[in-house]
Amino acid sequence: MSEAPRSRRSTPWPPVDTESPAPHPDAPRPGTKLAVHYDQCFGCGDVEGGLHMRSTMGEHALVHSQFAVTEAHQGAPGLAHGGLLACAFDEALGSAVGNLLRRPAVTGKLETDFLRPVPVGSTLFITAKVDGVAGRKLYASAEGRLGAEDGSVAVRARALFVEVGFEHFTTHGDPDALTKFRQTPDQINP
Ligand SMILES: CCCCC/C=C\C/C=C\C/C=C\C/C=C\CCCC(=O)SCCNC(=O)CCNC(=O)[C@H](O)C(C)(C)COP(=O)(O)OP(=O)(O)OC[C@H]1O[C@@H](n2cnc3c(N)ncnc32)[C@H](O)[C@@H]1OP(=O)(O)O
Repeated sequence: MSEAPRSRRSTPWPPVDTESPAPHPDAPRPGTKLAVHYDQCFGCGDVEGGLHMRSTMGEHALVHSQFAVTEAHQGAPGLAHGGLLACAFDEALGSAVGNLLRRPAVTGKLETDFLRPVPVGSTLFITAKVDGVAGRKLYASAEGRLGAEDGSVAVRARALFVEVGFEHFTTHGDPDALTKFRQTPDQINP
């Protein structure tokens, strides 16, 4: 297979002027295995058919996540579903934003470039970083490599997260959201 294009993007990133993301003083140290943020999360929780992703804080404010693609994640025969790949990147990007900045945020916009097929049985090694901050707008990007940290780039993604108050989750989701976040072992306390 020929090399995937380095980039298919034409718009600048971040799309607005931003400040450099200053990691929170309590951001996990490099090498820390990151906590599940909610045990019913489809991305990282212990959910049947979920993605069961695990993430680790790396050097240089990078967050490393792995997504092991199983038969439960197929779109075409033998290949990962693109929507689930997008989900994996939402999780990896959200983990970078949440853990580095420790600011509660939701995904406002998520873009994905699918550059190579991702087969069942493969593991996608995703590296995510926060690119810039503009008030409540938090910009992050990631790339996913096949089979190893230095494998071929199969997927790239970038996202805008918007900072919200914790009442976002209780008002729009579950009134007991804060209790449920806290009940998740090791999660960062809201
Ligand atoms: C889940 C996290 C729990 C928190 C725990 C905290 C720490 C835990 C640590 C780690 C966490 C680890 C992992 C997390 C992993 C995964 C996370 C999954 C995340 C999700 O799965 S999350 C679900 C999907 N997500 C939604 O369910 C959002 C629905 N949505 C809304 O709730 C509103 O839409 C909202 C709040 C986004 C904005 O609403 P709003 O009224 O507050 O603010 P407003 O509209 O003014 O936007 C403010 C500025 O963002 C610009 N802006 C907004 N959207 C834009 C877009 N699409 N494109 C371009 N710009 C956009 C505006 O243009 C404006 O820009 P400006 O200020 O310059 O005018």
